Amino acid sequence: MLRLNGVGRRFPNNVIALDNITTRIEPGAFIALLGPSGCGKSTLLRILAGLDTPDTGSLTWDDNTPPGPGDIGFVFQDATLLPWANAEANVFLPLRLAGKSLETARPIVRDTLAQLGLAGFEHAKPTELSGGMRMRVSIARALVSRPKLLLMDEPFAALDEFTRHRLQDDLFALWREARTTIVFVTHSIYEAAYLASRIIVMSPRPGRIAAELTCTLPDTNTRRTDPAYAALTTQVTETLRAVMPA
Ligand SMILES: Nc1ncnc2c1ncn2[C@@H]1O[C@H](COP(=O)(O)OP(=O)(O)OP(=O)(O)O)[C@@H](O)[C@H]1O
Repeated sequence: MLRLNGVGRRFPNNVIALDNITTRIEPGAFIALLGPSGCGKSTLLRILAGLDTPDTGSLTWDDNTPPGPGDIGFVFQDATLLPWANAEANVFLPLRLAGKSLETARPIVRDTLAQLGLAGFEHAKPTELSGGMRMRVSIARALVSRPKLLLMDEPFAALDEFTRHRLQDDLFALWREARTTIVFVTHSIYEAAYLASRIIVMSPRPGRIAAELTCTLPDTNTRRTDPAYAALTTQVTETLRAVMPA
């Protein structure tokens, strides 16, 4: 889908957030970006989204076709829903901005809400939903335009452990079904190991790629209990320990 060729980003205050990032994002991959606070994960995500531009290096999209409107979905740690609008209206928003009427879009909006386990909650306002459900609405809003690339910036970090596991399971099931390409920023070794087909481990600032680990766990939601999962989390922990300053 995309190649990053020596991407670097230095902010006007001379902070070098990213240095010489070279990697690829293959279609259908689930890539976890893992690294310590401040290593440039969010900056990299913003560059992928076209919200920021590199100072050095470049991005090369397949067929030299950069993504158009609706080709990229973005989910933040905060669900960022419109507080006055119900779940259906929140999920409809990207299609409304693309000029669609609710009548035309309602089937896909409802279908996407149902995919996220929210059938029956179409008319609920954000204040009537739990944190996990608000995040489900946020993911539905990102997926409603059927993006080619889904960017997720620590989406589950603020959720309790039980809700987080449920959302990880459901996101993993969705990805296995649709194979939407996902780049997922996380601080959690366990989350990265459970979800990703490849983990990019970043070093502390200036953010560089310290290691890339390809995951070969079974393609089922029972992978948390697989011995290979335990081995992978150990490998990732050791890789992170090696790049962290003493
Ligand atoms: N607009 C900006 N201007 C100046 N410095 C910035 C700007 N945005 C980010 N930075 C700095 O760049 C570095 C990388 O920030 P970034 O948010 O990408 O890191 P991160 O790995 O996502 O961090 P965290 O895990 O804490 O969210 C940090 O030191 C941050 O303070």
